[in-house]
Amino acid sequence: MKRKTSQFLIPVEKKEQIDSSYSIYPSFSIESGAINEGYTTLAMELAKSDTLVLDGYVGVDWNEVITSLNAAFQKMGLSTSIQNIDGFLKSEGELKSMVDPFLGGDDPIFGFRTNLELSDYFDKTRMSNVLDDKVDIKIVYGTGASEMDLDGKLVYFDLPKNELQYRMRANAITNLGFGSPKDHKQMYKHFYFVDWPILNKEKKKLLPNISIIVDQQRPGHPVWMSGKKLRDGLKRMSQSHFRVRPWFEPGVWGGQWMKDRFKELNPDVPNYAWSFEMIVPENGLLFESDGALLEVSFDMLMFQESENVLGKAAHRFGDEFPIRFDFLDTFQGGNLSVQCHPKPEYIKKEFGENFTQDETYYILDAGEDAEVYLGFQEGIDPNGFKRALEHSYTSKEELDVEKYVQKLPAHKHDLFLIPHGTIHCSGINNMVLEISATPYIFTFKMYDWQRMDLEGNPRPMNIDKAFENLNFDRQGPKVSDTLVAKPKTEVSGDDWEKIHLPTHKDHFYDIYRYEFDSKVAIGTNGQCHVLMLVEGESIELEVEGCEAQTFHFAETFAVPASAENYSLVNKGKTKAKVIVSFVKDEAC
Ligand SMILES: O=P(O)(O)OC[C@H]1O[C@@H](O)[C@@H](O)[C@@H](O)[C@@H]1O
Repeated sequence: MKRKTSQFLIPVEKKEQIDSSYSIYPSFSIESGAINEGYTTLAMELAKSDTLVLDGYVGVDWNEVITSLNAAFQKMGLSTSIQNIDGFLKSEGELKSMVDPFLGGDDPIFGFRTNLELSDYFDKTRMSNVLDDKVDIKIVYGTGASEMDLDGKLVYFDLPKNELQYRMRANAITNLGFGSPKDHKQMYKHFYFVDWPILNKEKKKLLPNISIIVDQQRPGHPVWMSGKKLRDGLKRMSQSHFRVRPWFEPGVWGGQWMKDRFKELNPDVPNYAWSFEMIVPENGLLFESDGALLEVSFDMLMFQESENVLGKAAHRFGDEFPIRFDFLDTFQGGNLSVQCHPKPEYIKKEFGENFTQDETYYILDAGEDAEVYLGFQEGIDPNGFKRALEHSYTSKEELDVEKYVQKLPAHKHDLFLIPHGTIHCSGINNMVLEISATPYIFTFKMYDWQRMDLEGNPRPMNIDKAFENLNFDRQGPKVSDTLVAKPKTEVSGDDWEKIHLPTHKDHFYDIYRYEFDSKVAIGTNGQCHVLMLVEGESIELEVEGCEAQTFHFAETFAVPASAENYSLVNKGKTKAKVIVSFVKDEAC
C-alpha cells in the first residue's frame, strides 16, 4: 500500500541506538517470544480455529490481509469461505446523509464530533451468514466484521495514525464506508470527527475479546501477538510508566532544532515543525519482545486502564487522556500564525469536544533574539483590530502585528500561559514545549504573515471564530503580570529543589520543575504525571517492582497515578531539570 511521507517506516526489529540520546522508537518490554512476524506464522495460528472474524481500524489494507492469509491457508491445504463485511454497508448516499451533519460543510478544518455508532453503517436487514459450512475455515473480514455476530476467533488489525495519514496523503485509503478518497483536509476532518470516534468506541468494546492483535503498518509484514499478552502488557504499563511513540511533521514555520539533534529522523526534509510528543489521539504505544516491535493505538491503554492511569482525574476525563506535550520548532524557521483557542462552552457547542485547548509554552531552548507574541497592547481597539485583519486578508498586505499584540522576550525555561481566548504565537528561534490540554486542532488563525503553506497555498483563516473567543482584557501590563509564570521554590534539600511554575486559574493542570544533582523521590498523589528532562543528559526512573528505565533529554514520558511513588536518578554530569505536569486536584 502506498504512503506519502519522508518519514521512515518503523523497522520490525529495534536497532541499537546510534548514541545515548532522544529515541523515536520508545518501547515497553514484554516477555520473550510474545511477538510474532509475517502472514505465514499468523495463518498457522489462525488455522487452529474454524471461524475467523478479522476486524480492525480504518485504513488497514484489507486486500493485502485477505489475499495473503487465504494464500497461506491454501498452501496448508485448507479450504476457506470468505465474506467481506463491506457487502452489508449501507449505500454511499445513505451514509453521506448520515455523516454530513458532523462534517461542517466545506469548512477545511472543523466539524462536530459524532455520536454515531458503527452499527449505523450497516444494513442489518441484508446481513446474513452466507458462509459455506463445509469448508475448513470460515472468514468474515473488514472494518466492522464483528457486526455480523459470528461466533469465531476475533483478530484485530490496528494501524497507527501517522501511517494512516501517510496512506491518506497517497490517496491509498478512504473514509469508512466510502469508495474514493477526497481532498486531504476534508478526509482528515472526516476521520477526526466521524471515523475515529466511531471506531475508537468499537475498539473499546472489542478489546477484552481480542484473541490476536495485529499491527498492520508495515506493508506485507504484519506483526502480531495474543490479545491476552496485549491486555497483560497494558496492565503492567498502567502501573509503571509509558512513553508514546512520537512522530514528526514539517510545516511552514518549522525549524532545524529537532533535525539537528534527533539522530534517527530522516534529515532529508526542509524542516520539522511539530513533534507529536504526546498528542495521544494521534500516538501509539510500542511493545517489544526479543527486539521485535508491535504498535497499538494509545487509547487501548485508556480503554482498559483509565482508572490506573488517571487516578483521581479518571472521574472527569474518563477515557480521554487530558494532557498534551508537543514541540513547536521555529529555530531558523518562522513565526507561528497569530491565533487563539476557543472558550470551553464554545468548543463543546460548536465542535462537540469535552474540554478546551488551554495551552502553555515552556521554552526548552531559545535563540538570543527569541520572542513570544502574547496578549494585546494597552488600549487595544477590537473593531480597529478586526478591520485591520480583514483588510490584510483581502488586500494581501502585511499587518503591523506589534501595533496590536505584545512581544515578550523568551528565554530558556520560561513558561508562558495561554488560557483560551488569549492572542498569541511563538516567534522565530524558539524550541517550544507546548504543555497543553489535549485538544490540538482548534486553532483560530487570524494572520499568517502573508505566506503560503508547503504546498503553495494560503492557510485557512478564522477571524470571525477568533473574535467570538478573544479576551480583550488581556492587554497592557496585565499580560506579563498574569500570563508569565513566576517560579517559586516550594521545598528543597541538599542538592535538589522543587519549583512551582503556577499556571492560570483556567488551566486544569499544574506544572512543577525538579532540579537535582543526584536523586529525587516523588509521589503521584493519585494523579498521572507527565514528565520531560528539560536540561541534563539522562535520568533513570525507578518505580517499585519495575525495571529501571532511562529517559534522555527532551523525551516525554508518564508515570501513571497507580505507581504511587517513584524516583528520578540523575545519570548525567550536570544538574538535571525535569518538568512534571498533572491535573490539579480541584479540577477533578
Ligand atoms: O497554527 P500554526 O501557525 O501552525 O501554529 C501552531 C499551532 O498548531 C496547531 O495545530 C496546534 O498544535 C496548536 O497548539 C499550535 O499552537
